[in-house]
Amino acid sequence: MFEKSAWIRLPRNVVVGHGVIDQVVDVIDDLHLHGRPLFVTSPTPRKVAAEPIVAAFEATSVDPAVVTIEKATFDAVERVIETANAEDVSYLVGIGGGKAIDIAKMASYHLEMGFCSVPTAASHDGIVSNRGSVPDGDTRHSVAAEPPLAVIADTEILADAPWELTTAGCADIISNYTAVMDWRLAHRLKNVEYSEYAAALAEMTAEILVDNADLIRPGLEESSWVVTKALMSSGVAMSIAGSSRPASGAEHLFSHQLDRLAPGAALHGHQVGVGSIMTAYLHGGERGIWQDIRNALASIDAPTTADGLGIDDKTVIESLTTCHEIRDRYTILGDGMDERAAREVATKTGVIS
Ligand SMILES: NC(=O)C1=CN([C@@H]2O[C@H](COP(=O)(O)OP(=O)(O)OC[C@H]3O[C@@H](n4cnc5c(N)ncnc54)[C@H](O)[C@@H]3O)[C@@H](O)[C@H]2O)C=CC1
Ligand SMILES: O=C(CO)COP(=O)(O)O
Ligand SMILES: [Zn+2]
Repeated sequence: MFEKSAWIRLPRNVVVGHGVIDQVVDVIDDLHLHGRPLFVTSPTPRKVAAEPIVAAFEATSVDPAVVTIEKATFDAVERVIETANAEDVSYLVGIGGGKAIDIAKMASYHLEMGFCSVPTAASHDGIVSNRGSVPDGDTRHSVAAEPPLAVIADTEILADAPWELTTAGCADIISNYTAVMDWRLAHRLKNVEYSEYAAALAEMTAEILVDNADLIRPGLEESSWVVTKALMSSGVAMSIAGSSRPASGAEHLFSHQLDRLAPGAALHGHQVGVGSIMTAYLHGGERGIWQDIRNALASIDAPTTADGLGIDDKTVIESLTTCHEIRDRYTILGDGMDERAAREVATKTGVIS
């Protein structure tokens, strides 16, 4: 008897383009969300986007509550939940980079409230996903979170954001190649649940981005358009899979461990990109696709070396040899890399010299 079932939650309104921040009130109205919103943001996105959105709501006699977070932690989620209860809000809007959006979608899930996503940087593929990613001591959780009812991505704001945020978003998508390799491996070896559609979508998204790399240039608003669509498509792959597997494999473990060993040194997307070069090598050896990944990253100005990340060689090796412990996710790293093997892959791929 066939007993499988799936519940895929996707956004209802996706509004992308020049100046669409002016349409946030209309988009919310279209969703029939009523009452007071809570905006979850961080310091720069607050100035860039949250304040104009507050003004737009105030013009309609709605008085939004605002909470500013500095870090993606469970404490921050707790603080947002407390604010939501104290301020008697009806729905949440995440305005900012990956951290603000993650905190907002996790708090919304807990509060059982609607959530909308307003990215201010094309830096990560959590814009539409139904997952939140939070470090917790020695480990890192990928937790169920509320997917957005609407995404409002203003390409003018995204194009004005520092260029490295966009290249980080590109690298987060390019890393789908190795994430999917790890997922297939885990499916074959460990019978991990696998979705051919989600895997194909994640890979195709990376493919289209790499094919359009010529369009991705600083100061070009069209770049934000191309990258944002890819980030959304990658997030949809995660929502279809019901896990971050299509977009997160060993290269993400490597990055999560770097976040612990060298906090704040480099952007999430840049770290996973460098990780992806090395894990592609582990999957395919000399004749694998690691050079294609490295060239794709280089072509959009993303770092390809430890130096480019601003992280020393020793930390890279430590991360490679310990990151399998971060979470229970089977990847090409198996039960961990030997230090000499780690040094060899990092040297052969030019990540360290
Ligand atoms: N839930 C999911 O599926 C996913 C979650 N993530 C998570 O997202 C986080 C990484 O996201 P990021 O955006 O790289 O980090 P982030 O949220 O820390 O943003 C990076 C920096 O960019 C600044 N920023 C954002 N918009 C700006 C603008 N318009 N102008 C100037 N500065 C601006 C932020 O204030 C911050 O200082 C990680 O915690 C990662 O785990 C990443 C991918 C998927
Ligand atoms: O960053 C992500 C996908 O790009 C989310 O992955 P994690 O589940 O590893 O946090
Ligand atoms: Zn990522």
